[in-house]
Amino acid sequence: MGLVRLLKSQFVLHLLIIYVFLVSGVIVNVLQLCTLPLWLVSKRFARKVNIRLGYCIMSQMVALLEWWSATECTLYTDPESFPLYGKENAVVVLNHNFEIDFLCGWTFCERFGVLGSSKVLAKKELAFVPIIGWMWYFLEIVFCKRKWEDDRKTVAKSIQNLHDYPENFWFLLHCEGTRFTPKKHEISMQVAESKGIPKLKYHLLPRTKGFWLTVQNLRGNAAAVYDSTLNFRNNESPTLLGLMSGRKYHADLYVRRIPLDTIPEDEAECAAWLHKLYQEKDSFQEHYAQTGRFPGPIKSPSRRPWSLINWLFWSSLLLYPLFLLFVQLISSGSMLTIVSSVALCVAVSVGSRWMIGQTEIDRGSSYGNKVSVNNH
Ligand SMILES: CC/C=C\C/C=C\C/C=C\C/C=C\C/C=C\C/C=C\CCC(=O)SCCNC(=O)CCNC(=O)[C@H](O)C(C)(C)COP(=O)(O)OP(=O)(O)OC[C@H]1O[C@@H](n2cnc3c(N)ncnc32)[C@H](O)[C@@H]1OP(=O)(O)O
Ligand SMILES: CCCCCCCCCCCCCCCC(=O)OC[C@@H](O)COP(=O)(O)O
Repeated sequence: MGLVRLLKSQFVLHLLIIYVFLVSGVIVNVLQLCTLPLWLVSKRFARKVNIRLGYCIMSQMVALLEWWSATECTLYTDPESFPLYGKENAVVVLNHNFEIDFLCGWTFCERFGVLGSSKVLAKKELAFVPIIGWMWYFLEIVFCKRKWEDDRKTVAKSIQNLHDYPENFWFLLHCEGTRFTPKKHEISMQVAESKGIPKLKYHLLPRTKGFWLTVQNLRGNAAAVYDSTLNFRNNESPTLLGLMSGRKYHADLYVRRIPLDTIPEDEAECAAWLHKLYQEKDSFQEHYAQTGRFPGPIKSPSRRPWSLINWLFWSSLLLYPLFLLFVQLISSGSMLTIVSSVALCVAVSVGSRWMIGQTEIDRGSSYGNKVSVNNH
């Protein structure tokens, strides 16, 4: 193991990374709170400010992937579509197999300049994750309960609100609704069989209602659907803790641009269209398993320095006072102060471990573990 690799694996460094993330995150959340009166004066300006504040948080995690772990992200796409990425609103349909797929998504957002304005249809539980969830509230992220009876109105309304959004955004949809596990796969293939839909090998059966609702409500606002299929080389199973330890992964993303107005408006036809899309995605994954690459040419955007600059800025701002505090603590010699500081560190470690746990598939929800039925 090289010296740099050894350094990156040190727990104390991970604690420092988490400290910078948490403290800067709370500062940004407070600043976001301060923008509340601004929304009454100029919604457009308030949104633009929040896009930049959100960037300060999200890009730290992107920097962890791009600069700390030096993970490589390769984009397979056609050169005609490439110039449009980042220059239009789009719905992104992405498979949901990996613990850091959200972070790879953010990385591509960063490279195409839409990180601060990126959107997602996220499960409600994520709204309560400190810093990220609170930040999302101000970024108008769309949350769902994964209960169609409740979601059909609230989701449609939240998406409609994006019609006058002042910057280009990508709206991410994990149509599978939950992360892939062998058990969830087995159940969803039973559903596929009962509906006479061809079985999928690498994906769960997509939930079609959220996709239909999103496309219908973004007509005239978003120009295209970016069908995106993600995989990692050498059967890697990347994790956030792995990234923090400086482990380098190799992500491959295959993106096809599909004009949104070619997608059927009728709900049943739209559902059939999505099922067909997932069968195609499955064939791309099969191609990847066989050949180690996706079809089509590579046109990768390179990483930009901004996420690193932002990270260095917050680190230099927050690590110096921590150092002073540490020196003061030691020189005070007070046992009570030292013990309470250690207790605070332990509490923060446990709290941040819980946050990281939100990304872990083993700690995932039971959604999709049984067949759900809608009463409609
Ligand atoms: C150039 C570069 C391009 C791209 C770069 C890539 C990405 C960058 C883009 C943006 C990045 C932005 C942000 C990223 C940051 C963070 C994101 C992190 C995570 C958040 C993700 C999540 O939280 S995923 C979970 C929430 N989201 C969803 O669930 C969306 C999908 N779900 C739906 O659409 C649902 O329909 C619903 C939620 C709207 C409603 O849920 P409900 O459960 O009520 O579902 P359904 O009505 O769909 O269910 C009933 C139907 O399903 C059938 N059924 C029943 N059981 C099962 C089963 N086990 N499996 C499959 N299907 C089942 C049932 O028969 C019903 O069928 P119908 O025919 O009646 O529909
Ligand atoms: C600089 C880095 C410091 C890192 C500190 C820790 C930050 C933790 C951030 C938590 C972000 C949470 C995003 C998780 C996205 C996700 O993948 O959610 C899962 C859902 O889709 C589906 O859930 P499920 O049904 O359980 O599979």
